[in-house]
Amino acid sequence: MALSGVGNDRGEMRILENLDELRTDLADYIAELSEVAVKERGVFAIALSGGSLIGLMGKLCEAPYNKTVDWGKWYIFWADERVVAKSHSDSNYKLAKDGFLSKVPIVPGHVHSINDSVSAEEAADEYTFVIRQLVKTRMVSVSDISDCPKFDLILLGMGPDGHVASLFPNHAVLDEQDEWVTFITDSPKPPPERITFTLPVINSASNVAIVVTGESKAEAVHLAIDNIGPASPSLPARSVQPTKGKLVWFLDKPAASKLDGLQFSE
Ligand SMILES: O=C(O)[C@H](O)[C@@H](O)[C@H](O)[C@H](O)COP(=O)(O)O
Repeated sequence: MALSGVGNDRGEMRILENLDELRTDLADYIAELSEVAVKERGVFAIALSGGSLIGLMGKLCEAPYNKTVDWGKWYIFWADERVVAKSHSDSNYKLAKDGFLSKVPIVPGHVHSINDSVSAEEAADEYTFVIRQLVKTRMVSVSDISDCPKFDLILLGMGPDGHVASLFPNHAVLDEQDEWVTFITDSPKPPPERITFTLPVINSASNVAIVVTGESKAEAVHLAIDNIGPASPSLPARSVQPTKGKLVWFLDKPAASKLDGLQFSE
């Protein structure tokens, strides 16, 4: 059963009893957004991250979703990617392909992964170009308040340090306002070279979900969601504030355990 926390302007919180319920709720949420986007726009543009997120999306590969979702209309992107070969165990593409994309009938030409044979800087530039072409044909929508792409859904995980995508605390990429996709070569979480959507792109999405599980992230969840004083450290996840879109947090109970004023009602 889903539990609800005290709402604030940090988005909707869905706190699930256990990982199995979280997986089901997440699959329902993604399937519903896909249905709405396909009805409204004829396509569904979704950006994935790496980490535990892909495993938590696993129910989408099972009944009923594997049959009911309109997979042919999905366009897949990565909110961040490690600059390694696609066959490397660190590749977010490989993680998603092995754990998800190979198990559902997504059109191979709709899967937009990075060029893994160039530098991080070139990979970010090329990825921007790819997205720009798809914005032109409106496979990816465009924000009406910035010139940014408006993805139907951006899925993010969060690290114990509060990073999302490859936007790490105190890193200059957090201030990037002009680029859609940028690169880093000094990621504190290995591997060091990555490309990442910038905050303006994340915050232009129609929907952003941050999926966080486990007690090791409870403090970061508290700092990212609760109304903390000005002296508290600012976390990248706290800067995820869709301008017109909707932010939803998917949390298990251990990850939610340090939230202020949480009232569990079953
Ligand atoms: O490529 C990456 O490293 C990710 O995209 C990263 O942002 C990830 O989502 C978080 O680190 C959470 O990862 P976990 O859920 O595995 O802790």
